[in-house]
Amino acid sequence: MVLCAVRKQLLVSSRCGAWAGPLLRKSSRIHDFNQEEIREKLQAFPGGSIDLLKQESGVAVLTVNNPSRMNAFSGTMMVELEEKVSQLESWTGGKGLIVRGAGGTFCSGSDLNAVRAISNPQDGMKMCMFMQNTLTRLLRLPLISVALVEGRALGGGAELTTACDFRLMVPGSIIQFVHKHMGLVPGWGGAARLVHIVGSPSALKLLAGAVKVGPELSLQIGLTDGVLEAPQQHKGDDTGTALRQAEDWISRYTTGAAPVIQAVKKVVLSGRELPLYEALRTEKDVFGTVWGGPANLQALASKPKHK
Ligand SMILES: CC[C@@H](C(=O)O)C(=O)SCCNC(=O)CCNC(=O)[C@H](O)C(C)(C)COP(=O)(O)OP(=O)(O)OC[C@H]1O[C@@H](n2cnc3c(N)ncnc32)[C@H](O)[C@@H]1OP(=O)(O)O
Repeated sequence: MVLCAVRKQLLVSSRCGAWAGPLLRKSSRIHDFNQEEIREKLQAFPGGSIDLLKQESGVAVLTVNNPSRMNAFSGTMMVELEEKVSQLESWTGGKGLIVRGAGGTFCSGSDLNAVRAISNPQDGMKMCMFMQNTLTRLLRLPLISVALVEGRALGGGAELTTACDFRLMVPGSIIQFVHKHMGLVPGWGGAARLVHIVGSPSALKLLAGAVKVGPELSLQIGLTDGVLEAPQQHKGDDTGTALRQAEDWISRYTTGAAPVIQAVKKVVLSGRELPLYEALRTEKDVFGTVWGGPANLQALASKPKHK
């Protein structure tokens, strides 16, 4: 089904002769469901917020903000996340995204109060489809994304980390797919993405053992792309904070013109998600959007030497 949606989107893209936007638009979602009906249901569980800060640098910071509940996702936060992803999909100057939690911890999954209230299978499935679609769109943003894990990323919070291209952890932080302990499996797409990231044997161990993954193990199995230094607050500036360290880390990939960085993400995304034949067509289309573009002409005029 995912493939069908992607293929559909790509057909549109190649007909236009150019990349037509994110692979998965709202009109070609993975699941067909009444988004408005779910949105309304989720609005009944308020609390917290999802904050988006788009910066001049082209790197946005998305903060899961519900610290009194260890940044658990209330219903309104699920709705806000979808809205913020929509805003990022149309951010032409965007290059990167850092996803983090407020108050020194990442996210403890769904708000258990909401989960208890919608524990019937029908509502659970609807919430699952809503979050799967949102997180799929998050991963498919034409931005280079990184989850900054401080404190704990549990359950749905662990799943959220897999919806980013990269993960960074601070010392002492934990990623844990606690689903088995809750009598569940991931439903926000976290299992499928985890297999892509660490391979099926490691994914099986992490899910079946509900393993607490610290930075060292995480690096070993390829779940994490970097371990930051223990955050320190220096006198009068924020250079030692985890967020600043994450901004430094991501800058090596986001330096350059936005259309070029976005094009890089698009070709990698199509290579990851599409059969080779279709990925090659997409690569050609994306190439066409940057060939002869301002960054390309400027580079040619400067007679570069890549020493
Ligand atoms: C599994 C699938 C999935 C889904 O598909 O929906 C989910 O995500 S279900 C949720 C999975 N997450 C959990 O089960 C987390 C349970 N909580 C904990 O394990 C601990 O609270 C903690 C996160 C390890 C933090 O422990 P600690 O540092 O000791 O703090 P407290 O326990 O005192 O927590 C502070 C405060 O936060 C509330 N809290 C934490 N997580 C949640 C949550 N997911 N939903 C609602 N509330 C949460 C906790 O109850 C405390 O509140 P007060 O008791 O009112 O102070």
